[in-house]
Amino acid sequence: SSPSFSSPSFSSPSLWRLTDLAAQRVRIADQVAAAKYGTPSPIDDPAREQQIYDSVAARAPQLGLDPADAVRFFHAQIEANKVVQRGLYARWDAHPAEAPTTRPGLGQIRPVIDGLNTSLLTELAATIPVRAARSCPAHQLVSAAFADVVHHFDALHAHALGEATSATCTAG
Ligand SMILES: C=C(O[C@@H]1C=C(C(=O)O)C=C[C@H]1O)C(=O)O
Repeated sequence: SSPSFSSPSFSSPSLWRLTDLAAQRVRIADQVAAAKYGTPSPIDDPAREQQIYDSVAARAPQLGLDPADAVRFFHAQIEANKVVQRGLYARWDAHPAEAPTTRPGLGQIRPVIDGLNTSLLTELAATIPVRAARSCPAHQLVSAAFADVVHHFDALHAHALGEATSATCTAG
């Protein structure tokens, strides 16, 4: 189960939910990698990615979001997910004993990702002002560092979360 805090006083309250959701999305890449490893399913699925971008762009205006801004954010989420998948493949190739012994179905995982995408989109809309603020990069760094601790992230997942949150701030 995934830890979740609504408003830690020692992190930026307004970017915390968004960052925690991005961390949950980074974390689920472990299951995606386990579903694909040793199968013909490639890490990159451009058709599935395009579906996500189209859905995000279509839903953005009614949330008051610029479609291009929303798509840019989701591009970072998807690249981060693939960073984890590639990192785990390399780890499992080098250390087969660490490879997963059960293979979850992608069909069970993708609906969870869809749910995270919807929550991320909602939170993206809720954070428009803070994401445009000059203080955003500092707040985002603090929130991501906190999420690394909360989620017990190793270097691979922390790096991926850094990539996922690199598109949060819209100023500058
Ligand atoms: C997560 C998956 O792997 C990749 C990453 C995706 C994502 O982060 O949403 C989507 C498609 C794939 O390129 C998947 O295939 O579902």
